Amino acid sequence: MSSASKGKKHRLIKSFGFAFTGIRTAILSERNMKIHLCITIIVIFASIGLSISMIEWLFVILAIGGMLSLEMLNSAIERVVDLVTEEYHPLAKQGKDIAAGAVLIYAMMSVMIGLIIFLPKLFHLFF
Ligand SMILES: Nc1ncnc2c1ncn2[C@@H]1O[C@H](COP(=O)(O)OP(=O)(O)OP(=O)(O)O)[C@@H](O)[C@H]1O
Repeated sequence: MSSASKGKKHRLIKSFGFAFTGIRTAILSERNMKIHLCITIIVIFASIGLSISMIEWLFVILAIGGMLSLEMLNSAIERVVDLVTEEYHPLAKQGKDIAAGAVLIYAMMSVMIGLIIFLPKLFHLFF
């Protein structure tokens, strides 16, 4: 292997390392991430327990993955805004509020997906 491609591989491994550090930091420092992870575990167990279909799994995976990723992006935006200014600034407020709004939209979509998939199954189970 040439030293150029060795260097590229090393950089790639380092980037993965940074990404995993980011995930770890978000989980350890963000309360919302801990809540999302708890919900994720419950949803995965419910999905297995209720034997959801392949297509339903795809939607569940999209909802979970999208939610966790978006929550992390929101946290990243909050940190960058705090880095730029600790003073009150209307643009800082807009930046944080818009990012929070994006999370809220995806969370509502995820809840809708969850209701569509799980409600009929739970109804069948109990009635
Ligand atoms: N520098 C600032 N200038 C103006 N408004 C700000 C600023 N920092 C925060 N805010 C406002 O205060 C709200 C709360 O900010 P904060 O940084 O505590 O985020 P949060 O939404 O509470 O985050 P968390 O997810 O950590 O609970 C923001 O959504 C924004 O409306």
